[in-house]
Amino acid sequence: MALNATPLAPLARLTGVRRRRGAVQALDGVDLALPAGQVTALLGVNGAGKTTAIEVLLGLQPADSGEVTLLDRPPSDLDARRLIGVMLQQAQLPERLQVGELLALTRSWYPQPRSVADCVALAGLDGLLDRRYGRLSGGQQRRVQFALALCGRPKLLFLDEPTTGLDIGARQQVWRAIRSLVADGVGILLTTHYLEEAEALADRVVVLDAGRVRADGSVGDVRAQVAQRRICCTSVVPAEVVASWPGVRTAKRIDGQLVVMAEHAESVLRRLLDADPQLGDLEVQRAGLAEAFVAMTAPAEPMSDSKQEAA
Ligand SMILES: Nc1ncnc2c1ncn2[C@@H]1O[C@H](COP(=O)(O)OP(=O)(O)OP(=O)(O)O)[C@@H](O)[C@H]1O
Repeated sequence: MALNATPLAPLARLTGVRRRRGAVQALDGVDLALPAGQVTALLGVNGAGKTTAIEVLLGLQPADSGEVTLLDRPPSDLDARRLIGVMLQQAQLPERLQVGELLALTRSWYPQPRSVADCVALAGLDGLLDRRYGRLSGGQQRRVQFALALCGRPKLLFLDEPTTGLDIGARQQVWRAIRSLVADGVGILLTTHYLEEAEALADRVVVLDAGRVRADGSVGDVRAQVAQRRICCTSVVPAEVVASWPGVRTAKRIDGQLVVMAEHAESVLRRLLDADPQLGDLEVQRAGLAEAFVAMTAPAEPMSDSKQEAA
């Protein structure tokens, strides 16, 4: 069968995958499908299992149980590997080679590589081709690694924290490149600790927590799973008082404003208005992806005495 013969079939898939690392169940029955033409953001706190999931998909470590397919093949299959691009968190590249030499070498492994000019434009490598890799800054090295990941014209691209350490301009360059690759039908698995990056780029968000999938859906779906609202206002009511009210997750004073994260915005608002008729500059917003993520992955807090009394 031709590789990835069915256009709608996922490019890669984990089904019920379990993987133990030492004493830790790093993946505990994970299902994950990566479609073409979409960015799937894999999110999770440190140690949640993201890198393990990527390494199992890439055949760099085996699954203890469950099924793994990469372009309809086992991940060790060479033909499948030629159709993917990978940018891991750590890359060991020969420091003495010039960027142009590294690019030429990597392009030579692929049957239909992207042109050098396209790689330079997509990864923002202008003026770097003659420089030795080992003499580049960390951010410049990261951009070279990005160029190497996409130079083989991959159908599926694995980007493990690609923008960590990049300045704002370089990060926006990578975002533009990701959008253009996806518009051409490339499937991308992205891990990031920048939630605004997932919010800006991801068609789908998968939240891993202690080796299990905690949420899987669009950014909107994931935000909606957490019924939190963000209330901002100017008020004389002390933040510590509001923090003890039922339904309130956090209350802080930020730049003179009272900022409250609450599950029952209406009751908290009523109480706020009763306590402070002069309250002003009121804004109520749905929680962002960052707040939803924190709510999903934070360890359960013991209830404070004031909350126990109020409950
Ligand atoms: N070689 C190893 N030996 C023992 N435990 C390991 C090993 N590699 C990973 N682990 C454990 O497996 C779990 C998942 O690790 P993993 O690197 O997949 O997390 P992650 O979500 O990628 O984290 P980060 O955001 O820090 O990169 C962690 O608890 C980690 O300590």
